[in-house]
Amino acid sequence: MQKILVLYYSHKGAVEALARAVAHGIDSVSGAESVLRTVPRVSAVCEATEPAIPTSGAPYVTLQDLTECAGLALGSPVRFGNMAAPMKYFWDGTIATWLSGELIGKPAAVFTSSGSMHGGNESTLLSMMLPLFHHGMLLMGLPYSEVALAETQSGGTPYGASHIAGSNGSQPLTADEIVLAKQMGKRLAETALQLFQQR
Ligand SMILES: Cc1cc2nc3c(=O)[nH]c(=O)nc-3n(C[C@H](O)[C@H](O)[C@H](O)COP(=O)(O)O)c2cc1C
Repeated sequence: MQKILVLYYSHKGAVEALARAVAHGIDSVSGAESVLRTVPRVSAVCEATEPAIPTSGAPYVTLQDLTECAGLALGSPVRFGNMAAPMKYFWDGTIATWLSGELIGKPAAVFTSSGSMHGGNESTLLSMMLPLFHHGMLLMGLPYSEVALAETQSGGTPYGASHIAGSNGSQPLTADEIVLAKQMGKRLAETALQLFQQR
């Protein structure tokens, strides 16, 4: 069974909902299993710490999770058109993984949620790709053969799955957003299995 890491940060739950849809798509592929992980919040107050194990939701990611995965789906909310600081902070601490080249040649895909339609979905998706390129990962998007990509009235982009949560962040995922997130997970898992067999 090949593990596909679904690593996300979510403060209000929108990105977590998207992560679960991506995981659904991964788990629909025989031979692949999703592994959901998150990152702790960061604080400007150095003394403030989170418990080692989160009180709810997915466990915190470790560098071992990166070593063990055959592919990666990475999700973050839009924060001023960019990925959220806790996710950036995590990647800034992956120098040992980079030095050992453990992610080279593994496939990856990205997903996000924003408050507004044109509030930075695509720039955030692109920002999340940058550290993954440095790690040598093979970035995958969503092709327009996915009909929901042309029909969606909310989230979903060729750069990765996305969601528009609305100004108060409470809009549920639309049917098209769910389809695209699941398909992204499925395509990622299928590609990871094919690449793994060729090694
Ligand atoms: C500090 C901060 C910055 C944000 N920046 C943007 C932004 O640039 N564009 C946007 O559309 N939404 C922005 N939002 C809204 C969130 O991206 C949106 O509510 C998202 O769905 C939250 O995901 P979550 O529910 O997983 O935490 C921002 C929210 C916060 C708290």
